Amino acid sequence: MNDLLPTSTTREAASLGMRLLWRQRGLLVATVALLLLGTATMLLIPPLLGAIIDAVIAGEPFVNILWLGAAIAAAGVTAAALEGAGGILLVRCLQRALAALREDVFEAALALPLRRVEAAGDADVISRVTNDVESVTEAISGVIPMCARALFTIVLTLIGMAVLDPWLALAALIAVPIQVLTTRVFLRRSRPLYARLRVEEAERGRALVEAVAGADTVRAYGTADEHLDAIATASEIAVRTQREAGKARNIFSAGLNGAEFVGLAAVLAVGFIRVATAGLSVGAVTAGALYFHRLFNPIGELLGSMDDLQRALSGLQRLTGVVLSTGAATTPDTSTEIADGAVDVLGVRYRYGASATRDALRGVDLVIPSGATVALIGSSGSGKSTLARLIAGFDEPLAGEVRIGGVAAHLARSAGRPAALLVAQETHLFAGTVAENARIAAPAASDDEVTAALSAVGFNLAEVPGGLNATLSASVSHREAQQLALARVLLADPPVVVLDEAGSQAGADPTLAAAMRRASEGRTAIIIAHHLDQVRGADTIVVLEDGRITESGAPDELLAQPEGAFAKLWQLSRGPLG
Ligand SMILES: Nc1ncnc2c1ncn2[C@@H]1O[C@H](COP(=O)(O)OP(=O)(O)OP(=O)(O)O)[C@@H](O)[C@H]1O
Repeated sequence: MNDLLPTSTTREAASLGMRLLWRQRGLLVATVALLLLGTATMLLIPPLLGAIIDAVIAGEPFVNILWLGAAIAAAGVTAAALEGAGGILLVRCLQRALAALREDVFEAALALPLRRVEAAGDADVISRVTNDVESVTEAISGVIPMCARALFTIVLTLIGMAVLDPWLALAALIAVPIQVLTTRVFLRRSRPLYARLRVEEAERGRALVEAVAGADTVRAYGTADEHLDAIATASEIAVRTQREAGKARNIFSAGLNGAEFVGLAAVLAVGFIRVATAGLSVGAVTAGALYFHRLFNPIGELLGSMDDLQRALSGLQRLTGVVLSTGAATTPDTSTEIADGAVDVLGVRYRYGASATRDALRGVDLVIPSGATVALIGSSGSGKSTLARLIAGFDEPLAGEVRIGGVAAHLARSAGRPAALLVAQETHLFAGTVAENARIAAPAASDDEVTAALSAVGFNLAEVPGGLNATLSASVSHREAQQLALARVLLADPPVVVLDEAGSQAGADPTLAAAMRRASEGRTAIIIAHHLDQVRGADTIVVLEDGRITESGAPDELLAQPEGAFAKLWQLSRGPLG
């Protein structure tokens, strides 16, 4: 089981929602005013209908009835126009809040420390920024406007009934305890059900993503059945919870129907008594009954949408969880411009996720002067990539510090961009053209600058049909991908570059070896070397073993110590190092 990202409390989620709405308070006030006016105008209709009934009973002239009819039509048209305008403003207001929410969540998801993402699993993060954003979006654009209208209608209708005859309003209130009880029972049952459902759906997603991502391994080891079983079990658990939630919804609807029946019966019975004993007109009682009838829909809609609101709330809680885990919503931007590319690694300890049993780095100290080239060597699993990722600012160490130009590596900036760029063995290329992929590093770079950077790393544009505007295909070679990554370094021009296995083929590929040297020129370079050819030009060689530095110094110094690890390697072979 992974360490899923946290889910916030209802209060934290509500406060995030309020903060988003507060940003458009002006629009919100205008919206509420229009909706209230519209609802109030619509409520003129039942008393006007009652007045027609009384006029007919009293035998008033036909023209009076016509006037009342015209007033009803005018009230209907005005109310529809006001409510329509209010509805449009409300959707605009909510859409803006939603856009801000989406931005906050995506920003927070991208800012999550890598360790946290790895511990939670990709599927958890993906399900939050897709499913949860979706469910909150649905609620915000559909349910909330409906709820707002329903709420206004209920409150104003009850006021209207009380003005007509307080006893009628009191009779209507008999439905309230039944509705409150039904809703409370439903909320108590459904809230944990929906929260559980989200977690179970994330688990199902994780099982699926794991099987698909590892399809080759699954096929090679014939473990498809085990994976299918795991997915089936996760699905079954989620479906069982969905069924439980459906049952809770049905009981809820039955309770609401019962409340409506009891309420209408009470209004009619009290109306009958009031006409007989208190001289209330038949028209007034009709208006009262129509008011109550008007409550059916909004109350049903409001309580019925509790279901969607619940789902949206648990989605919002999971989204707030993402925002709170990075602190993106509250922490001010503390990134700092640096003066030089000196790298200081001081007493660094690092571990992958809470479930890891040992540290990947166990107290590493390394001082690299600005502009120097350091080659990291060591056997597989010794911690080279981990150290490289910390220097590139992907994550913070568990203990100790990694500084660039005196600033914590994850906050260090040069010309507004991260101070250190990492070129990993696998380069991620986005769907798009050669130029678009190169410009990720420097969006404002001209075609000439992009062409110059590509040619400096040996990327031969002349051989690519379409040149800069050629669309990258899935079959782009490893060498071309590496060259694009190195060209990005030249375009971004960071003071520090970390080449993690970027040249694993460089020993056999002089073009890539030259491209790596070109990308390291004029900046501090940390190179994870897999071939002795790559360490020859380094100022310092650092040997890592089991998460610690066991040896470091200039190549000649280390070669002068025949018992040292580096000297032995040098004597033994000039083949792969680790
Ligand atoms: N994503 C991860 N999750 C958990 N443990 C990890 C992860 N990445 C690396 N490790 C562990 O951290 C330790 C250091 O790994 P690291 O990749 O830094 O070593 P390396 O020297 O770069 O190895 P290689 O040359 O094989 O890439 C190893 O024990 C490895 O198993």
